[in-house]
Amino acid sequence: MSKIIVRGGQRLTGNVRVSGAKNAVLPILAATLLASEGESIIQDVPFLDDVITIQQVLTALGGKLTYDNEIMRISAEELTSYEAPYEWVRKMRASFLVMGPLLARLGCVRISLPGGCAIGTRPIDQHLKGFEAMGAEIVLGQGFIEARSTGKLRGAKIYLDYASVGATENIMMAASLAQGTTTIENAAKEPEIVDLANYLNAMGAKVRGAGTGIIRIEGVEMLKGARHTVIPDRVEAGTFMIAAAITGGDVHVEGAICDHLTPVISKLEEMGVVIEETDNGLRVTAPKKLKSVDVKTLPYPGFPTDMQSQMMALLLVAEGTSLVTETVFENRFMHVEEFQKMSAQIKIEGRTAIVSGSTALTGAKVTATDLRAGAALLCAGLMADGETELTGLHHVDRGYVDITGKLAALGADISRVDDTPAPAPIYKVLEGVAAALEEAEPVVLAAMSPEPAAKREKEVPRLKAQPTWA
Ligand SMILES: CC(=O)N[C@H]1[C@@H](OP(=O)(O)OP(=O)(O)OC[C@H]2O[C@@H](n3ccc(=O)[nH]c3=O)[C@H](O)[C@@H]2O)O[C@H](CO)[C@@H](O)[C@@H]1O
Ligand SMILES: C=C(OP(=O)(O)O)C(=O)O
Repeated sequence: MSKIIVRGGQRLTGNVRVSGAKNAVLPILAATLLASEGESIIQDVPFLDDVITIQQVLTALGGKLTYDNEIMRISAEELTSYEAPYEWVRKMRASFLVMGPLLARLGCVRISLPGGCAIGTRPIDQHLKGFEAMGAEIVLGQGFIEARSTGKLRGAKIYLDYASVGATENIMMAASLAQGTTTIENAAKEPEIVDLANYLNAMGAKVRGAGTGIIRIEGVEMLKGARHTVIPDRVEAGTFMIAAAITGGDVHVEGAICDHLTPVISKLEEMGVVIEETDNGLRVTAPKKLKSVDVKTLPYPGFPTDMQSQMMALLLVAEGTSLVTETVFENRFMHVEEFQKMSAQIKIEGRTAIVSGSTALTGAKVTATDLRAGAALLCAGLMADGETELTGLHHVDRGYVDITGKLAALGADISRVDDTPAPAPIYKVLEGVAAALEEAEPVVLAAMSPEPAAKREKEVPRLKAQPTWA
């Protein structure tokens, strides 16, 4: 089993470079499917397992890709399938973001239900509500969703019951090729939404208001590939800020954008951490003693749920008791049990964790229960007495580029032991699967349909380019 071993007690100092944002690059790569002409060149694409997964999805749909030196070139001129394969959608929830682009571009899509994951049930009702309002017919069955539209999608006024990041993105992408104007009310305001809107606009879309609660998208006839640089990952930046603070360190987080990190900066400052904006990032210096604070996760610009567990690690060593309330996901306290193995005293009452501070953390064998939990346990390990052994690295590899190497470069006593060799061989496996997919049988949309196959098949809009197997 692969593991990361960290021995606590080293003060972190130096410079760490933040990679491109996972949560920005995934929707942007999905959006490349909207371009019926030209190549997209996406820069600062982080080398993450999630990126490899979406790369496989795009390839299975007929996209032509190269990925080298953090630059991905994608041509989606000739799509060959309207089915997002189960093995990839199951692996990563964000694969579901290809639904909007495929529906808008091809008029039909078949995609497996992304399903719940450990942090919550994560329904997709708001995505589907948006597509239906735009005229799509949606059929659910046997773990799959099929959607189709007769002719183009139509612009609509869509009020989201919750400011869902994914639903806002999926609807924004679909609306870019719809007929007429779409208004998304109670839209998510995350920086990743703005980054996606910027890429769509570079492709020729007309998206206005991204970053506010009301987004207007005037549909256009067609979109072309475009060049775009992904924003730096605010969650990775925040994680290194916590790692610096927990060790009383002095770290420059290169690439971090202060505006994107306002709630994290504010809370750290309340605790006594000093944060200074620099020309190309921010500098974190921390005193030995920190004060407790209460934290409540909320949609942006509230405190991000993706920083909740890392913040909890820091609160464990602050003086006093802190309340951490999770309002975004209903099951995002699984790391509490792991922290308890490291001598933490935390009590959960409903959606609030009561965190006792001034903990003398002790090293232990712990498991990453989700991506951010893994990072949080590493942060705790940096301050723990003795050795902490973290497993469950498949979660961490989804969203952090070489976290072990980056922490080691800052002075942490940390190393990774891989059971199965890391990146290059994984590529080989994926290449094999991609080759197998190319050989795969064509999708029979009619199989899902309650109507006679012949009638249904006639209604399925034809792909612009015929599948290679046709
Ligand atoms: C790839 C990506 O960008 N992932 C991020 C995205 O996930 P994701 O886009 O899945 O998160 P959402 O904003 O959609 O989910 C937030 C809440 O809304 C609920 N909901 C969502 C959609 C829906 O149709 N119905 C519904 O009830 C979810 O169950 C959850 O409780 O935003 C989350 C919230 O900031 C982050 O934690 C994830 O890191
Ligand atoms: C929950 C997260 O990601 P995802 O939505 O991809 O599961 C995350 O990045 O912390």
